[in-house]
Amino acid sequence: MTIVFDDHQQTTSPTQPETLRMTTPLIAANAIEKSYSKGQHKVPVLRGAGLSASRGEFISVIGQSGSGKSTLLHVMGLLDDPDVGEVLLDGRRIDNLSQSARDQLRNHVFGFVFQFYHLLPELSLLENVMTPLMIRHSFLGYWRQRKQIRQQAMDILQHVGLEHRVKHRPSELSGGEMQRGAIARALIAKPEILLADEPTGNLDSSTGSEIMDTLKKLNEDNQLTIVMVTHDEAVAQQAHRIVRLKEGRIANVGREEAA
Ligand SMILES: Nc1ncnc2c1ncn2[C@@H]1O[C@H](COP(=O)(O)OP(=O)(O)OP(=O)(O)O)[C@@H](O)[C@H]1O
Repeated sequence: MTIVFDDHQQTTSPTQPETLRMTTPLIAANAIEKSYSKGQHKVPVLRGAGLSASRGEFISVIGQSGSGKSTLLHVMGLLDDPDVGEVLLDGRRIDNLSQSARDQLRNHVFGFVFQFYHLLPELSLLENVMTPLMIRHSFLGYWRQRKQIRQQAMDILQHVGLEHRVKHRPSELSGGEMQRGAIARALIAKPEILLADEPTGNLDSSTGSEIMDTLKKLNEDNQLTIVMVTHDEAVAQQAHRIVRLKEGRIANVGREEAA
């Protein structure tokens, strides 16, 4: 088995903040292999891919359709199990923990943003953003803390520039507003790592730029670690570092190589 480590000393770019260089990765997926069954055949999707991010780093993962980008992101966020390989959080292995421990990590450490927002249509934007904490607390716990949770949701919505839309339902929002709402919902549980799967994939380029501005602001202001999958070179270029995936393997890493 070839272990493909994503070596920070070799892959840092001039645009990467000095503080990020040569630090232990906050999150790392090492030597990941993953296959899916197709009838009687096993189709390999990831063939020893490795990916890591330091605290406060913003990395993008780019590659052709079917190269395994989403699968790698899902493995990293404990949404999917690798067949082979390991996922480390702050240097400690997390993919082999119990189901409940992984559920806890998934809910507390990771925030997820997807291409198609997945906001609940019958709830207002504010209620959508409050939902993760409503689910996390018991009914009584939520009832006791509802004012605090509401204020937290309002603060985050203000941070992503949606304070004027809090009472709107998703159908009354633009695509960019829905995605910023989905980002706010991912952030209310105060994740350390935001995993974004094609966050601009459903948006026109100018709205996509707004979403990238929002993500970059969160990364810069809050030191939020972001791993973003995209198929768009221009979007990928805005991260500190680009990881290129080809047929389930890391093809190359580094900002300059995607130009
Ligand atoms: N749950 C699944 N069951 C079976 N096959 C799957 C599953 N998830 C992904 N695949 C297959 O694995 C391959 C890689 O999928 P993945 O979504 O990771 O690629 P991707 O690079 O993100 O592609 P895209 O850019 O099109 O989203 C694809 O051929 C896909 O059909």
